[in-house]
Amino acid sequence: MTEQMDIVLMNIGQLLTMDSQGPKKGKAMGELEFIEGAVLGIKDGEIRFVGKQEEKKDLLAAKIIDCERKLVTPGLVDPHTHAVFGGSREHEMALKQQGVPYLDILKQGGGILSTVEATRETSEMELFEKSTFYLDRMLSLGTTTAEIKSGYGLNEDTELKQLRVTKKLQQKHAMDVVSTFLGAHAIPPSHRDKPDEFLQEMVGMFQQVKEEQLADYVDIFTETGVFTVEQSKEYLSKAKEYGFGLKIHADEIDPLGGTEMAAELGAVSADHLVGSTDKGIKKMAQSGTVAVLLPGTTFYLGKHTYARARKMIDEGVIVSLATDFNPGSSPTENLQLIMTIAALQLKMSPEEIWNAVTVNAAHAIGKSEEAGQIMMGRKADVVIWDAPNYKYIPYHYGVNHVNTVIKKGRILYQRGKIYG
Ligand SMILES: N=CN[C@@H](CCC(=O)O)C(=O)O
Ligand SMILES: [Zn+2]
Repeated sequence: MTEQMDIVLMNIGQLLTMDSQGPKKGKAMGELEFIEGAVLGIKDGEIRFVGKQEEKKDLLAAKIIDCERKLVTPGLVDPHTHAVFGGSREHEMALKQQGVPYLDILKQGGGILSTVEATRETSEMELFEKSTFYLDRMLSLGTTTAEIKSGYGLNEDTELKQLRVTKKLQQKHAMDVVSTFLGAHAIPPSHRDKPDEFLQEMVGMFQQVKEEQLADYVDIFTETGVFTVEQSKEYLSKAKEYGFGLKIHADEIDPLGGTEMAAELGAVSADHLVGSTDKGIKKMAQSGTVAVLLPGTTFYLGKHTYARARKMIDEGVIVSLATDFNPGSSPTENLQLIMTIAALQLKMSPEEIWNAVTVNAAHAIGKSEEAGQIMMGRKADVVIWDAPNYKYIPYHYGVNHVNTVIKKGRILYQRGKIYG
């Protein structure tokens, strides 16, 4: 019997389905589910057929795309970004070149704090337009779901402004967006000697953030000169009481014990983890807290010690990857580039990398049921790549390999033509 679809992708070289029950860990992270010579049927924004070419010769569609044996995958999931911010920080490049450490720039009122100033001065409308531009770019690079954190307000007005921009993006942008409240991102100059008072103010926002459904997660930057493990524990415990999921910027620069804390609190994810101890890694494996690794940040901060992804995978931690897109420590929307850095610096295999940017990344932001897999009945978030196989993406670096992005069954991006 013939079946009518809206779009059929035929002649797919490799179709990564990422079929799995739950996130991947341990040995399973090195295994990838894919179909060679596949066909994919999309109707009403959903995946309606996944299978071998020869199984289904009778699919009819308004649009048939010949994939010419290219790679087709689920849309990428970016589980850690700071994509709503004012200004930019290109002036910090010279400081970086002089070797001024990231935390010193922050201590001198620069870094995060200079973006806070710019974000406070930028209107909600302007922030929305700026972030729309960044999300459009992410989409063109193959990302169809992303998390966005606040944290460049550090006062009630601007934190709410950022969160409202994110909510508007959730409503208006084609991309699926998950919102995280990161009011505890730095200590503002107004509270330099009163960090506890500042945290109390941020706790004071929990009720409103919850009621207006402005965020699903609460995050904190646990770091030397920012918030201690004790302060973070107290803050996150309160967030938990309000029903927020927990995320933590943990052990990015100094190994303070944020990894252990994340596991103990049952955080959904702990992010960065460059300085995680053996004990912390073991605890993460036991708790099921996802490690969101951000190797683009380590690269961009000019550091040579990266998160111990191999150890984490061997110990059974659920490992995922993100851009950490932000104006200071990782100004890139490009997850493809992160995949290359993960291969070269984290020594992750291509299979592990693909699991990390799809199924595991979706799990890190509570989207396991919706994103990161190509399965019957799922939303049709699909990328056609100008690549012969999945190993090619981390290998050929620094360019955009995306040919076509389909989001919820709609073609939203196609590689542009050059008229010569
Ligand atoms: N480390 C803390 N926060 C961000 C950086 C923010 C910034 O530098 O503006 C991060 O995840 O890397
Ligand atoms: Zn971050």
